[in-house]
Amino acid sequence: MATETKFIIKTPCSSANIGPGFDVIGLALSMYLELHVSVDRSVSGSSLPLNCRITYEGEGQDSGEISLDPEVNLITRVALYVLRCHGQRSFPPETHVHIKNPIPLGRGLGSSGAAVVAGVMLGKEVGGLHHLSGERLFDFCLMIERHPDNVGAALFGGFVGTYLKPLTPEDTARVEIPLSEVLPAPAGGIDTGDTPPSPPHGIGHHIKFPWAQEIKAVAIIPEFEVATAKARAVLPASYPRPDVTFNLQRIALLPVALGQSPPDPELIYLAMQDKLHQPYRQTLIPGLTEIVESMTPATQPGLLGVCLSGAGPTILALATSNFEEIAGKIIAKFKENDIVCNWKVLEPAEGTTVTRS
Ligand SMILES: Nc1ncnc2c1ncn2[C@@H]1O[C@H](COP(=O)(O)OP(=O)(O)O)[C@@H](O)[C@H]1O
Ligand SMILES: N[C@@H](CCOP(=O)(O)O)C(=O)O
Repeated sequence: MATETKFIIKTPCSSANIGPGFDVIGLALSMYLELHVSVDRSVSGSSLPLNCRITYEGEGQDSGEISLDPEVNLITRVALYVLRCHGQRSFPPETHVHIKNPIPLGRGLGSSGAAVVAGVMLGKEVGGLHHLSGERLFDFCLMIERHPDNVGAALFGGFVGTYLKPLTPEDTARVEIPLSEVLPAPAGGIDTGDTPPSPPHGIGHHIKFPWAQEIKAVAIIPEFEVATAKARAVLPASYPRPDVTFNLQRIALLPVALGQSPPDPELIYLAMQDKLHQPYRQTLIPGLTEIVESMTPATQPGLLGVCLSGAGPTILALATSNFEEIAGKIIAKFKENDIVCNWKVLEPAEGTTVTRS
């Protein structure tokens, strides 16, 4: 019997909100986090911490932002959470996880959502937890990243609407458990033996929307990071009723507008307007309001609409043609604020896959 197993987990990046769908809508896009995993069960008495060795290539490789300690790295910490909820204290001996990550960190393209989804899938695969359904994996993801839009898109793929089920007061309390108890802080290699809180069943749900195949996503990615936590901290605790109504009116249009072929630029532009998060995030992203207000289908052929991608600072322009020209105009506007950008044309992507070799 073969003692070494190898597999690859592939998880897409994602753009959340798409304008008015704050914490609701997510779009999986064609840039992928990959975990190349091997488990060699012939090794007995592994000296590796938690039986796991991590190697990393990609974004943040030289900055040291991504830890190679399995107790600290977000992906392996999440996998350990899944394993420990199922009575397994560590990885099987000997596990090697090679992470290939082209998703820029802290830019609003769901790098942490992809890491959480890939980590949950890693826990399932190395733990032999084949009974865990996609919906159950979503529960585990939501115990860690609590807004469902990025993880829903990264797990299930495509253009999705996500929503949370009303829970019993007891289950609500479990979902609100501080993250430090779900993912305990590294204990310096000491296993406390505690079993973390398992997620309640059926926390989150998703629905797939159609996407017109002519529509591509141009991501304009500034060379600075905005941590999602920081971009959530600038949002108000309550909103004026007209602003809420404004977003509700647009969210009712958005999935229909983006599914129609041929796309209607005027309708999509209107449907992508937001008053609940973008205006507040302008304080962290110089030029944001000007970019969103100045780029319209009337003045820019091929453009359908512009929004902040997730919590930013990336700008997402949906378009059918003239991608380079559209990106160039947005890059020029950022440049007025001394901000340098990269850009990419992305397409809707399928969700997380596991391929065995
Ligand atoms: N592939 C990865 N491996 C480990 N940690 C990651 C990975 N991708 C993202 N992270 C963690 O997530 C953080 C970025 O998360 P966040 O602020 O939510 O931004 P984003 O918009 O990119 O999701 C990174 O600083 C890092 O700590
Ligand atoms: N709905 C969330 C989405 C955050 O996405 P990210 O890619 O920036 O992590 C929000 O707007 O805060």
